[in-house]
Amino acid sequence: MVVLNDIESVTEALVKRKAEFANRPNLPSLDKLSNGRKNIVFANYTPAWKLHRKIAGKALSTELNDPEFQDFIKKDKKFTELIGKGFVEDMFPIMYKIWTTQKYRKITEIFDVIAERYRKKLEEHKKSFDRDYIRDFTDALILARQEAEDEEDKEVLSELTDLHLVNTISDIFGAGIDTSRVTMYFAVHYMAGLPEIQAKVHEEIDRVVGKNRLPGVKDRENLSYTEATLHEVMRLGTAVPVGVPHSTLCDTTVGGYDVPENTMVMINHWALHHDPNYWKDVDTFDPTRFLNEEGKLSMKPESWLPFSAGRRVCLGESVAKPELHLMFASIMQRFKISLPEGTSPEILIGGGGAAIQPAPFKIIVKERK
Ligand code: HEM
Repeated sequence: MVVLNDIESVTEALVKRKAEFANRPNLPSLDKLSNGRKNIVFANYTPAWKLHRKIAGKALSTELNDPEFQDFIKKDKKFTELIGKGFVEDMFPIMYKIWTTQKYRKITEIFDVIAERYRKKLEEHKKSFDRDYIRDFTDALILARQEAEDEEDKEVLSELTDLHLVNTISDIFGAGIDTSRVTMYFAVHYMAGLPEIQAKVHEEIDRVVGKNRLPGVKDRENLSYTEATLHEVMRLGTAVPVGVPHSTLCDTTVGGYDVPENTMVMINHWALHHDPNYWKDVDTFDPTRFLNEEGKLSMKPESWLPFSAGRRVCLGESVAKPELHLMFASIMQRFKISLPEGTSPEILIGGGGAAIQPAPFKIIVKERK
């Protein structure tokens, strides 16, 4: 296995040699939790994956308010927690054909229940589908696939089955939900321990948005300090510390080293965000790192890469950023958060899986008048 710990090697692999590092490793758990690589996150780098990603991206960009979907995604937070801690079965692939651990059985059980529920939902939706009335995320997915029929290679499209669409839901579960949730935990925890920074966020929101309406997506460009604070939360509290494993498609190189085909490659996002060569006073929480002299958001610092890069860059980046901003700005507009007296502001990591989260913490929440 190769672990890339600085932005030079990560850029070389993910940007310069993007296709060569775009595969996923051959692990039994990834096979099982994608019904044989028929999802986006664990699928190999193939034309079918590309099309699946395009269709899901289109469906994600449809504006929706789907309460059933929201209930659905709450069902089991355990899923991502279990997945992130890895499986013994992946170390000894032969073993899982004879005997599996309780943890592996638990996660595959959850996965099967989710997949079956969503398969039924997809069937129902196909029967009542009306392209002029898109009710929810499932309709948006069906529409995106129909639209692809006019534009895409028929042979590739025929590889994209209903099961692929069903697995899009596990992608959203696995990759999209917990990442945003834990980022908000970090944001709340940092604000509780940093009253001066919080006061600046409050001041900006009061000035730009006021108190008589909620912050909207359009306010984001004028809430530079608030956005920079969130960027700093995502730097120090890197929610996905080692990303999703990549694998090499062919013999290649990185940093002057030979890397054979089928080598597992991890991207250490945490190391990039804590690299003292790129970040002054690396452990200090300082949103101004992300601002220019006019106080506006400056170009993204090179070694800030929470959503990764290249062919496998996070599909949800453009959804997650405004969504996190709206949640954070809305909480800050209405509440002042602090720590109970005598509590240390230090943030300890207390579990999580593919996405890490702070250990349970107590805060005091006061409504702002
Ligand atoms: C704070 C929020 C989020 C963070 C920090 C985050 C981070 C990441 C990272 C590091 C990867 C791995 C990229 C790689 O393999 O190099 C990833 C992949 C992915 N993310 Fe996110 N993510 C977030 C939110 C979301 C959301 C909201 C969605 C969907 C609604 C989403 C969907 C995906 C998908 C589908 C992939 C797999 C892409 C592929 O393999 O082609 N993510 N994300």
